[in-house]
Amino acid sequence: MWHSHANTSPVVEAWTTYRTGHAGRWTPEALLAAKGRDRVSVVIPARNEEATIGAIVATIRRDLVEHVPLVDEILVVDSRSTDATAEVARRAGARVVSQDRMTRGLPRMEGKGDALWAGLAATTGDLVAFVDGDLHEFSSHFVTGLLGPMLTDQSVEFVKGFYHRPLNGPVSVEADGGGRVTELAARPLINLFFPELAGFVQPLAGEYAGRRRTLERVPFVSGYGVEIGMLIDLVDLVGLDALAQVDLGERKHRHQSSEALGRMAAQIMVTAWSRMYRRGLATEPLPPSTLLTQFRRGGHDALPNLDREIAVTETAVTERPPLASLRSAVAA
Ligand SMILES: O=c1ccn([C@@H]2O[C@H](COP(=O)(O)OP(=O)(O)O)[C@@H](O)[C@H]2O)c(=O)[nH]1
Ligand SMILES: O=C(O)[C@@H](COP(=O)(O)O)O[C@H]1O[C@H](CO)[C@@H](O)[C@H](O)[C@H]1O
Repeated sequence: MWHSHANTSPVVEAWTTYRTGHAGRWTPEALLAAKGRDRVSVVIPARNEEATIGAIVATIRRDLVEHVPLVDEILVVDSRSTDATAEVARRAGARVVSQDRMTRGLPRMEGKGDALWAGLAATTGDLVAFVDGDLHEFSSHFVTGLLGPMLTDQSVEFVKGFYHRPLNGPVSVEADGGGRVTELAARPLINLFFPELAGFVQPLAGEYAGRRRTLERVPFVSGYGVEIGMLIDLVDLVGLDALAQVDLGERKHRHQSSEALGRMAAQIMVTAWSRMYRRGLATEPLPPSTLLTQFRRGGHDALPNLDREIAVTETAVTERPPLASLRSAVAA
């Protein structure tokens, strides 16, 4: 049953109409003309992505460095990979830095958010596009679509991609089954507690781009809290009208298990809680617990009455401070 549009906030409806574009609207040549003196960096966080990272880097290099020099640097952040990710990425033409080398001397942090922060620190582009490294059938319109709104409209500070997300099961593909954490956790959380962001079709999408001057003014939440944390921090910093989204068509990527997505959802909820505290909607900075207990069928440590193994995970998140604050501290 479709609910009437009446229950969509007029602000969100206007924003969704006015600040939503389509990747096909901008050709690499048109963006090169619009680019002027701006430099463009692409950052790809990659943990054990040897199977997909090469094609993604090669496609960006072929279309957007060699054919049309729109992208000035392609950086892959090796996020503690134990496979040949770094070598495959280098061979495909990317610069590769290790997350841990970029953050040496700082407290150790975990996960994707830390890798992205390291990538921002290791690049110099005025515009920075982030693309996940586990994408299948990657096309360079993912990058031109993210850059289009900012290269043609100075009032846009940040662009989030959205797409249809098929879920590739073992025997069949569910056309819109992907984005499970988005549909079951992030979207309800956003609509109930951060409703001004309800117009984002894919709030957790790993493909997004921003102006460095803005990206360096927000913290990067560690782990999988980085995307929801960034959206909330950006709307507070620059306002909804400076944010945009762009239709990238369809996205296929490697799917994690439900158990792994449960841990991801918990990190997203802890991040949302911390932003609710900052907005005065929660009385404590941390929820009552940040431990997640999950039950795993069988296992060598199965408990007698449960016939299941108990897996307990710490889902608290930390965050890297805005890069600009570190720079000013170092400069002082
Ligand atoms: O500690 C981490 C976890 C993930 N990733 C990368 O972040 C992207 C998205 O992560 P993942 O695929 O695990 O999330 P999903 O797409 O399944 O939600 C991928 O390129 C991962 O290699 C990373 O660099 N470091
Ligand atoms: O959207 C989601 O539900 C999750 C899982 O996607 P799938 O159910 O495996 O398609 O993936 C997103 O969340 C991650 C955490 O924020 C991001 O890093 C991923 O890029 C994004 O795809």
